[in-house]
Amino acid sequence: MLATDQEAAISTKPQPDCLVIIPTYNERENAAAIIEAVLRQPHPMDVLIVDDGSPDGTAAIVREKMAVHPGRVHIIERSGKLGLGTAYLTGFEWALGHGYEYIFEMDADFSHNPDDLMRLYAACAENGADVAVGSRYLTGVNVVNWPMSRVIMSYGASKYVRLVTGMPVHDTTAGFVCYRAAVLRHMHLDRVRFKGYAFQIEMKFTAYKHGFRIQEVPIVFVNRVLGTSKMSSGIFSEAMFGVIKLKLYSLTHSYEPAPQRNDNR
Ligand SMILES: Nc1nc2c(ncn2[C@@H]2O[C@H](COP(=O)(O)OP(=O)(O)O[C@H]3O[C@H](CO)[C@@H](O)[C@H](O)[C@@H]3O)[C@@H](O)[C@H]2O)c(=O)[nH]1
Repeated sequence: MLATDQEAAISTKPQPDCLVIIPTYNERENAAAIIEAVLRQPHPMDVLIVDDGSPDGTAAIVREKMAVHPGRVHIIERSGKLGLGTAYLTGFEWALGHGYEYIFEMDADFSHNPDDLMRLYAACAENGADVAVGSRYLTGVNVVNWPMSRVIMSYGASKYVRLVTGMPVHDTTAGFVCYRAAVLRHMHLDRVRFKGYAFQIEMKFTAYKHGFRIQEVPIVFVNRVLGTSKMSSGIFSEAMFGVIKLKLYSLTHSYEPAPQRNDNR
């Protein structure tokens, strides 16, 4: 096939309705494999990597995959480590601008099994959820290979957030999520204030306060095998104090109700 024929074939193929956003910071060991794993899903899904100038050359690996899968893999390169939350916000804006209907968050390191993407998709596309959360704590504690201290911290944090906010979600800090585009369009993303894992809490709490339907899908979270976690004590304390700020804010502000859906799902 000539290059021009190839380009024509690509441009006439309909764009998938799903986009998986993967933030990366020093994920060279995982980047190529996680992209391939998303593209292998039975329902077509595109990938957007938001890389924060990873010194380990993650972006170069992503660009190789972009050449192999033209039009299916995208990258936004930022100049430095600006945090998980702003990486997703940048990705959400891009996704909305490009017309995707189902927009996913997923880690790069295989802690989230890419084969579970289809279960999150089904929760939104078939079972009526506006937000589907891959949940470690819906049925007990489904975390493999984390040190006990990290399990206790994460589980305790989720319980604490639930208690303070009253939000009926078991895994409030989960980073494996599918949003319908309508949720992100409705949520005033310019007002999201947290950068680290508190961002995950803020997104779920705000969606809940707007009245969107949040459904948890049980998953097993497996600690990464390659690369290192970027969790820090600063990120942890932002989450702990941030929850109180979120709750206080919610007591003095109103949340515009989610628009009615008329698709009967
Ligand atoms: N672009 C960008 N990506 C980042 C940054 N910090 C982390 N990431 C990327 O965000 C993903 C998650 O980061 P990890 O450092 O692997 O997270 P974790 O410690 O395993 O945390 C897990 O638990 C958290 C709390 O429960 C979850 O909120 C989080 O999503 C994740 O599942 C990875 O793909 C990582 O490369 C950043 O500043 N910028």
